[in-house]
Amino acid sequence: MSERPRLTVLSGPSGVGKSTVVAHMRKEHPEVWLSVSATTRKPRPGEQHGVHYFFVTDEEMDKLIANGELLEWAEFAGNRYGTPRAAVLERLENGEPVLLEIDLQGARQVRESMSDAQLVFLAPPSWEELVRRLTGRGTEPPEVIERRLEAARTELAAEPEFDTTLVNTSVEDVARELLALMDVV
Ligand SMILES: Nc1nc2c(ncn2[C@@H]2O[C@H](COP(=O)(O)OP(=O)(O)O)[C@@H](O)[C@H]2O)c(=O)[nH]1
Ligand SMILES: Nc1ncnc2c1ncn2[C@@H]1O[C@H](COP(=O)(O)OP(=O)(O)O)[C@@H](O)[C@H]1O
Repeated sequence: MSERPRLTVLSGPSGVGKSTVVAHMRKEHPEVWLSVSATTRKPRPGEQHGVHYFFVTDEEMDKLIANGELLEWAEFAGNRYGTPRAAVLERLENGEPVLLEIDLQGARQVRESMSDAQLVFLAPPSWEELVRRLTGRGTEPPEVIERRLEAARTELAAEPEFDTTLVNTSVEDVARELLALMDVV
């Protein structure tokens, strides 16, 4: 491991497999610290407060933003999401490998505020496969899927802004590549 791990940002369109890859990676390497974001989105079945997200009200999100408590934040498909700043900085100070799973707008903000962060883009093998995964997950109604696919077109076009692209064909392969990029293995 290098002496000071860099902050790593993983972005990519909704449904590409970010959560799946990260969960796979952390099963074997729990030392990779994943930031838990605050969101105004409602929990999906099985999602736990403080584990998957901190589920907050609009008013609570307003306060987090006003008090400067977020490292970055963005509105995505009708909900707001943000990264609590203090926990990230603390983990980096401790020398732990830190991962953020955030959208394109958030990745751009991190690039501005933390110039040594590495930005990783997770791409689908094809547009058709992305649609299949997002639809197949079965967690969103059709109009929300539409909105996310619209955002996906913008996100895919921004791929050249990232330091590295990983194509999510095999979860195992991508997890291994991400660990290597983070100097964990
Ligand atoms: N900017 C920003 N984006 C976030 C944050 N947390 C999650 N996101 C992104 O918000 C988008 C929607 O997340 P979510 O509703 O969980 O849907 P999913 O990624 O399709 O499972 C995804 O692109 C996430 O990476 C955050 O703290 N900041
Ligand atoms: N490499 C892969 N091959 C096939 N299906 C995958 C792959 N990675 C993820 N998936 C599936 O795609 C869907 C979306 O994955 P998810 O991790 O929820 O995406 P994201 O977090 O990027 O929104 C899930 O049903 C997941 O099981």
